[in-house]
Amino acid sequence: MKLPDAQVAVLETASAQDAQTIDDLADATDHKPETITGAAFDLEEQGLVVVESATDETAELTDEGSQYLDEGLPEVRLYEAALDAGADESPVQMGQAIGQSGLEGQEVDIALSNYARKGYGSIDSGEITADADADPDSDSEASALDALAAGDADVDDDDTLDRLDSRGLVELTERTVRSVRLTDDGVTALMEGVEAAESVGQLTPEMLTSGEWRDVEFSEYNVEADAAEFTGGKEHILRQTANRVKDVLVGMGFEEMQGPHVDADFWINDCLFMPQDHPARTHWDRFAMDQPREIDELPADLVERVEGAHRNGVGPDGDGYHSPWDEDFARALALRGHTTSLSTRYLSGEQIGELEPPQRYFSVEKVYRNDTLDPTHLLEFFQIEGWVMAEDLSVRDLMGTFEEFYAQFGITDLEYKPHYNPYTEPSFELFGTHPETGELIEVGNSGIFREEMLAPLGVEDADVMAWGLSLERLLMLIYGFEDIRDVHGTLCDLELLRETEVMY
Ligand SMILES: N[C@@H](Cc1ccccc1)C(=O)O
Repeated sequence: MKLPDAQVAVLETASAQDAQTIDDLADATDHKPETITGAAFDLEEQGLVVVESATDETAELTDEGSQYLDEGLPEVRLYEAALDAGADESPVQMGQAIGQSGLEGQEVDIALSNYARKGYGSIDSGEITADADADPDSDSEASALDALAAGDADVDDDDTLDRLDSRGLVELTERTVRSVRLTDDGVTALMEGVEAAESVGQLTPEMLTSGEWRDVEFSEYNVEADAAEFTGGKEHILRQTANRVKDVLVGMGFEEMQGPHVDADFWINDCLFMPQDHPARTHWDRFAMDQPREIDELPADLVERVEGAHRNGVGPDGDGYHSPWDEDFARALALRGHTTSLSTRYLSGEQIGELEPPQRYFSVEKVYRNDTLDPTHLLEFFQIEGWVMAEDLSVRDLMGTFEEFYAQFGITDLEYKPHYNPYTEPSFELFGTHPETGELIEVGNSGIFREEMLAPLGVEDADVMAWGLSLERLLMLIYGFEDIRDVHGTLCDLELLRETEVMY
């Protein structure tokens, strides 16, 4: 009988009496485990071997487990302290026993919640007793920790292991272990003689013309074979989604804006009709630049028009802020808190010259805010900025654009809330439903730019609707994770990043 090389090796090495694991066979034959697995399944299909699967559970101590290994389980420490305090004779004040045990913080709760369960004594109305017959040396959890630390990884006592697992003191991993045994047919085949046939993975034109295909053994695909896991580099899902957003917007007829991360407050705020005494413009919220402190160039006529709008408003009935406006303040440099600074640069004609309606522009770029870190806020995030300049735009155009955009990501349940921005009227916040928690989360802010902003920029005969959406929040709606810090930063969840499927 002719068989592929690896199958011959498995047949010759396997035995009819003792099952051998894939790893043993791999060692003995000098083949890779995945090759042996494939060969074993092929042989099983021919009835020459049986492949048995078993689950092997290994346990490893967590940091907390190792800590208790050194210091003793908190409940045992409490028991010993209680004994020392004489709690086996008569009840002792809790505070005294805890003080003596040296337990601190969470350890105290842990000790208390395990103390009575394990029969070390009782806790009642602030007093603790210790059962003189209890024996910490026969604490099965403590012994299991010792055994694991001593390298005895196969602990049989499942209940104890499960407890340690639920206490977070060990981490259990399950692995499928396959082993191979010869069948009677396998033994017969061996006795009749097997030899290695070169196995061929792919049929070539040469084989067809030469007729060689008649003599070769073709290897079969085995989609069940265990394969090595590769965790090679891959594009980060945030970057992937950013690119996907760009493709979608380009598909909707938008062009991409580019501009500086560090910009003058003029472009970031003043051009947006943000009064200079607006709370968001204080040093608490912005990351100001120390060096250089100011922008060199600002277009003088634009500065004059923007100052005019701030002081006097726009049009015959216009009314300004009547608050101070200072050019030095406008020149100060900071990390942009939104990419609407790019929109002001483009709308003013500063970036690529005067633009005639209709126009559509976007950017997917980083912005920086001095927020408090929490599950939905980081100090920097990606904003999906965009605007459309056309005649007679209405809120319906704005909503329609959002519906179309978000639908490309499977999000069809947007909700809107009226909002206030100094530069838009009307303004709306957008919300989507988190697929896991069902909570409404804010995904963006939008509106129609008001005259006080557009007139100084020189946009006179068209409307401009605009938005700033969060890329990270979009990611949360698409992938369902709950903490932004899982995705980037030092706490990121590598497993999530590795395993999240690419969606397109
Ligand atoms: N700049 C706003 C987003 C926005 C852009 C354009 C118009 C309206 C709102 C923000 O960062 O929240």
